[in-house]
Amino acid sequence: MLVTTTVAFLARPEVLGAAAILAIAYFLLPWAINYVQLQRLKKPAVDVPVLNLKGKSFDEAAEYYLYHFKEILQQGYDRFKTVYKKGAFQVWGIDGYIVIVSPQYLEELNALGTDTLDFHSASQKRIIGEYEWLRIADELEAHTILTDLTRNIGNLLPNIHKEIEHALATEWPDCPEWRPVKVWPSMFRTMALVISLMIVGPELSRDEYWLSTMINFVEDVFVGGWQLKKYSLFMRPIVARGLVPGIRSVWRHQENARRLIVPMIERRRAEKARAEAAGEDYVKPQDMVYWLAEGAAKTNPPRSDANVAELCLMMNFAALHAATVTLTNIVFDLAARPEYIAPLREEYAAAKAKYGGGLTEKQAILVNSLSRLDSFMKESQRMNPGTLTTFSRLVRRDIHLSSGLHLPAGTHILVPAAMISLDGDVYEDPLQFRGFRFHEQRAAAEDTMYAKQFTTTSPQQMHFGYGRQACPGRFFASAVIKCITMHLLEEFDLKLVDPKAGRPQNAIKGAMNIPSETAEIMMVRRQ
Ligand code: HEM
Repeated sequence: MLVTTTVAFLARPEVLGAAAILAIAYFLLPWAINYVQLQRLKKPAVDVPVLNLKGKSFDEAAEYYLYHFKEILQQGYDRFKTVYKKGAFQVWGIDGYIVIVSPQYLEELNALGTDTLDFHSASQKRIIGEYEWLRIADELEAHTILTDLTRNIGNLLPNIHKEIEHALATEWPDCPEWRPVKVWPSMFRTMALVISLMIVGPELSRDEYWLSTMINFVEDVFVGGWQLKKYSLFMRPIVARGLVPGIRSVWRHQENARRLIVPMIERRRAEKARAEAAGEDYVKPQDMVYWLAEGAAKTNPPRSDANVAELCLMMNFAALHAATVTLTNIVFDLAARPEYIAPLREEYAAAKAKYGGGLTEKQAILVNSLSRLDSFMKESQRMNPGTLTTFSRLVRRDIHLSSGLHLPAGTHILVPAAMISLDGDVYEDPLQFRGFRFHEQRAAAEDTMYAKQFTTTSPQQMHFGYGRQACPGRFFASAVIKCITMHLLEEFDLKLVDPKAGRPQNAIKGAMNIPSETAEIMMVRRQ
């Protein structure tokens, strides 16, 4: 009886009609909304030439951007000096225009507040899509790196040296004879151990569960971002709520980090309270967990311990990949130019003799004195930066630049850092690798001492970004890369597998310029 009544009800023309309308709305509405959103995105908001759309569909242009961004950037950069009087051009990226601006604007742009030009929203949009499934950049994190970490580099170095020695013994193949060795995996593990030590300190740093959480988090943030961007604009806010596997993995890593780090913070807090009550000195831990927890207590409102644990993961996200890329490039360049190895060893030996060597508080001075190595690192980064563009910023409020260029709110801008580094007006013989060029410039003129360091940023040296959001971790990265490189050169001789084939080539995808993860060089342990 009930079945018959239901069937009769469903068969009524008005019910059938309503069902048809609902079905159409269900399938058609998302498509229509997505279509309208896409059409809006496809209309360029900035009046400067688009370099990758001529004769191509938007999908083809996105593909071209992914695999030919370097050529596009070079073409546009060359025209800054002649044709593009407004000092800007744009490309159609994965899902929107990106405006590439000339470095001539850097001072003007840097004077703007973060409410007008926003680094954090740009990172959020570029890496993970616009939706808040993860907070990708954070002021407390950047501030703690720039202040506490940078101030304490000298104190951390003795333990960092020990960690590198441990990594060299356990993560690097034993090669009593010359043999081919894959560089990336050993570099990655060595860097991961050192960064883990800096973040969580010795009590947790070698814990494999924590290490895999920390390492997989980095990978899964990118995976989550890519998976999300495969959905239509309409669906993204919905699936970003955990319907994408990569996003769920990221949340799982965060949960693991909270489980490991929150009890650590609570234990330390109890130990500190006990020591203070007993009138004893509390020995402050020297790691990010401690510094971040101290900083978090002072914010208004105070941040939770859970948030500190999440920031520890984010810190690793900013640090591990960029530092491993830079280090691997340096090792490839050393293998390709073994003539630099003896002068670098000589410099290290002299510095050790002068500053005492060993595990002393003079470690920071020793590391800072390695001017030849600093120069080699900077030259390696100049020729092969990890990203072709930096100064990624989202315009929050309309900007009118002095040249007349109008950047409306919503514009995503970048600066072509790699092209500046290959500009003959900026660098002499820009296509020549001259490992000691910056060392020679520093030696020749006192006033360029600090202007030519690996960590220096300026409109001519953009690989750590520029201005108020320039990389806060660059001083730490510089010290660690120097230590690892010197340990490596003390322990091994290096050369290319096939000198005729040259240095292993990097792979470029979009703005990323990444050294090969499988390339080998020849290595032998020194007697
Ligand atoms: C050689 C290795 C590294 C390179 C090439 C590098 C490069 C960069 C670049 C290009 C930026 C954007 C700056 C801008 O747009 O103005 C940046 C930001 C950042 N970097 Fe690095 N970085 C490196 C290592 C590190 C390390 C070791 C840490 C942590 C200890 C770190 C933490 C950060 C953070 C937190 C930000 C965001 C800054 C903010 O929120 O204001 N980086 N980095």
